Amino acid sequence: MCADLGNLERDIRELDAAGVDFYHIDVMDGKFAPNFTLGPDFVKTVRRITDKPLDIHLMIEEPERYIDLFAECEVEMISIHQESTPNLQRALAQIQSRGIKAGVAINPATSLDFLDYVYNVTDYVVVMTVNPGFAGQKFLPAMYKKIAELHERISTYDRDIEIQVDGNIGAETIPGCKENGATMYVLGTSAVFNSHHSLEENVANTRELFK
Ligand SMILES: O=C(CO)[C@@H](O)[C@H](O)COP(=O)(O)O
Repeated sequence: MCADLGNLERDIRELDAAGVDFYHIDVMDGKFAPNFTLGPDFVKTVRRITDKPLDIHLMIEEPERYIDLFAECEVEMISIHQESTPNLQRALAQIQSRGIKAGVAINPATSLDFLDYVYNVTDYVVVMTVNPGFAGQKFLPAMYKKIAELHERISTYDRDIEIQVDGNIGAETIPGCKENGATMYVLGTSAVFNSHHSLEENVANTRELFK
């Protein structure tokens, strides 16, 4: 959502060359999240441009109705919000049944306890470190403790579950997220999409934080 949508192919080609690991695509319906963003046709456009893994973040109500629609876009990852469906276990299993990694996203106010019975159908947990909806928000410091607690809880499982952090992830917040166990970082305006440096320079500078 933070790319220059009027120069999408240019941005993607520059990010590919800069060596990003995946593209996180924010889908919002104006109901679950107070904003509207990108849909399947946008995802197909990105798919046509890059071979990098596509990570679709469904910030929408009733996501189970749309999993197959996005699965048809040849994506590698789909996350849905715990808060968005009463059928979370079935929806995550539906994603995995398509051969796609299933992510469960939780808003800042949501307790980790809601995940207790779905780790067996979860490949990654998206810890929202801001409230869904808009770029440019401030990281909620209480999320560091949530990341650490999640890391401790999933470490008891006999399968790999990634911890993805999403929201104001940049030089000021990456060290704390890394220290507490995050393994995937969604980079928006805080780290990559800003006018201070080129996309390539911003990616390179962010990589330095992980060395
Ligand atoms: O989806 C969201 C917010 O809804 C996040 O992807 C980020 O908030 C965008 O990046 P930043 O501007 O926060 O760095």
